[in-house]
Amino acid sequence: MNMTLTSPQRAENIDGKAAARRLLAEVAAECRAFVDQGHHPTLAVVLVGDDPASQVYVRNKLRTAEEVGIRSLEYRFPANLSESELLATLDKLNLDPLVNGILVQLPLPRHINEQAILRAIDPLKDVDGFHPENVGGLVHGQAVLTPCTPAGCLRLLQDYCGDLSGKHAVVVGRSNIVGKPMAALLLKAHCSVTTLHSRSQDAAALAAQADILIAAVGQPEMIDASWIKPGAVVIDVGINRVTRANGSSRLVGDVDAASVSTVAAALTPVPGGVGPMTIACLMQNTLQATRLQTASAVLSHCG
Ligand SMILES: Nc1nc(=O)c2c([nH]1)NC[C@@H]1CN(c3ccc(C(=O)N[C@@H](CCC(=O)O)C(=O)O)cc3)C=[N+]21
Ligand SMILES: [Mg+2]
Repeated sequence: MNMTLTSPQRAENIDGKAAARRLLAEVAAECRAFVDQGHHPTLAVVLVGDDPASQVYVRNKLRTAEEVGIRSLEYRFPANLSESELLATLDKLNLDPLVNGILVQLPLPRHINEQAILRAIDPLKDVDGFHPENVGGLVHGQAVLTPCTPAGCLRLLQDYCGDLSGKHAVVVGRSNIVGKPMAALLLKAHCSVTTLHSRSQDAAALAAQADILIAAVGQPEMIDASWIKPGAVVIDVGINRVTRANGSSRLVGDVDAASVSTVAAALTPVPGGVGPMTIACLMQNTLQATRLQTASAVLSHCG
């Protein structure tokens, strides 16, 4: 019996960096148009405390804003900032006509109520799309500001798969900032959607029926080939820093890439996949917020 040992199929790499560059080029062009009309899109980023990962992400956001021509304002506060002081800062930013987007980097120190802070941001300036009004609008299929990571994942899927109508997508993870809005966006793209609790008994068996799997569970390398239908497209939202035996640390996703890439048709790398798209979609949201505000300013001016 001749056993032709074919090398296991390698999943195609879905290049988030290249996709982000394409989106950022569109954003930069639109930003120039706003500046030519005399309005400089402006993003305010608020960071409370000194969480190292948050410092990296905020630095990426501010650097990318500068690259595309968005003016960024950075507000850094010590971890002992009171909730009322943070609310007072948000009131000022909400009322400032020169500020178009407001982002409060999560997580916040435990003594601050995150929901109260997110609800205090003007929904029209909520470039994270976390405000309940924007979440409700998303579920109702309205054109509202949408969370950056799910929006980035959807864009990667549409770039790779084209029309998603009728595809079966599984979302592993139910967080407010990824899992839940991801499911809403996939429904809006006419997918059949299964949202899985990662620890439910038959999670892997259910996941292995899907054409698309989104891993957003926050467990390093948990999703292996047993969760994947051969030929499925896998989007890895995970961003876990793990330490090697020799003490050095590396970034891994929620997907066991070595295992999954022998069965999946395509997979996003970590880093270099969803992360850059998250940042690019934040820039796109800042322009969308600018568009919404300049449009409503014109309407109110016309009376
Ligand atoms: N209000 C708020 N909005 C957020 O959107 C938000 C947040 N808080 N808190 C944390 C999560 C996480 N997040 C990432 C952003 C960029 C990368 C990113 O640039 N990742 C790079 C690697 C960066 C690195 O080297 O660590 C990559 O995957 O290629 C990752 C994760 C946004 N988040
Ligand atoms: Mg495993």
